[in-house]
Amino acid sequence: MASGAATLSQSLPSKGLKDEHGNIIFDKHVLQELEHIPKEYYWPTQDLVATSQEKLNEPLIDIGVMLKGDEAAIANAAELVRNACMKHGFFQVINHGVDQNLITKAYEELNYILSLPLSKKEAARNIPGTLEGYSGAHAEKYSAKLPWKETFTFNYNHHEESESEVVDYFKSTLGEEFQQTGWVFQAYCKAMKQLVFMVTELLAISLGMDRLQYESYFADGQQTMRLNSYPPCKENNLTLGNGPHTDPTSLTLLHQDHIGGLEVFVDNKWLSVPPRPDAFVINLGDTFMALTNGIYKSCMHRSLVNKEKERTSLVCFVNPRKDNIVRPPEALLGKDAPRKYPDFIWSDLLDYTQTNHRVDESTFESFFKWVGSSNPSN
Ligand SMILES: C=C1C[C@]23C[C@H]1CC[C@H]2[C@]1(C)CCC[C@@](C)(C(=O)O)[C@H]1[C@@H]3C(=O)O
Ligand SMILES: O=C(O)CCC(=O)C(=O)O
Ligand SMILES: [Fe+2]
Repeated sequence: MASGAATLSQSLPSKGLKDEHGNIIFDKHVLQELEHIPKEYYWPTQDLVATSQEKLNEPLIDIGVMLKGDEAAIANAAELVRNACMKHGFFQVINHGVDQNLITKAYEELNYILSLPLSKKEAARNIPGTLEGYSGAHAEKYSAKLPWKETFTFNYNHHEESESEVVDYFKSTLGEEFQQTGWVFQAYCKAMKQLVFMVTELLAISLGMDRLQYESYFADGQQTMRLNSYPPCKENNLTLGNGPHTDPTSLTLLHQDHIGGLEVFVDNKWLSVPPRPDAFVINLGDTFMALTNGIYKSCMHRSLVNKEKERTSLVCFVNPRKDNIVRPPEALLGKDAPRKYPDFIWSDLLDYTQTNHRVDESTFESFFKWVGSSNPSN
């Protein structure tokens, strides 16, 4: 019998890959040593289309101009944002005001949480139908095209009372000893909220609207904060950290580490987004596209997996209040601009992604077909 952990795990198909009930488990210490990965992690050829070797030419916006009252600089930034959002819904912001030490601490806590023993992480396992908690490759809800990642997800409400919401979540799901971790992410989410208001103000200006239009829309909204870890994979050409998709949410504020792997689909090509430690990626989601009556695009993106190195990212998904209606402001409508999407309630789309349709590159389209079919009167 050949020796070696990797060979041994392959010869005992379930060792370290499935639990005693035959359920798939994402044990990165086993998976990252495998010469050949389980078929459940394979993605279709069309999703694995080779990268173009080109970089996305997205604008790098000095969002700090929003605090200086320099209207000429704001107008210039708004024009850059408008052009990018009309084309692919993706830009990056610098001078964002988020303390770099806080970002560093957030990565330290991400690595601490996602390096815990599997049994500890499983204690906070995600309940299918919800977003919160720990997930290894979403094996709790999918059985094929499993993303090569593990995640830890929690919520942060924008209303003022949520001063310890994140801390309470970490203590209740992982234990009292995770209070410090909770405070780091409580502070991080608070910092994200300030960035959200700067970005939404610039987006409103870029659309020629009242500059507080979207800020008030998200003022009582909610963030879904996700910690992503993408372990290395020896067959990284067969799997993906995230398959091609648009986020069904409104805005995504993402910080990626130095490894790289995020790609955006533009002009029929996958273009890479080289990491910038001093910047936050901002990508629009389906809901924000609807809020602009389709003027701005929801960003199609995917995440490649590295052959040798683990990659991590801190992702903040911004949403309106769950019962809020998604309807573009009147200022964007007119006889020359008929409604592109019917009104919907944000939680209806969210629930659709968690119960009826796995998020992919056509979530929004299938959502409206589903709404239409389930409400023939429409
Ligand atoms: C509303 C959401 C669904 C997902 C988390 C948030 C916003 C992004 C979505 C997701 C990350 C897009 C890629 C596929 C997905 C299934 C995942 O890999 O996590 C999506 C999330 C989800 O449906 O759980
Ligand atoms: O981490 C990344 O590369 C992107 C993450 C992402 O697209 C998501 O979680 O929706
Ligand atoms: Fe995404």
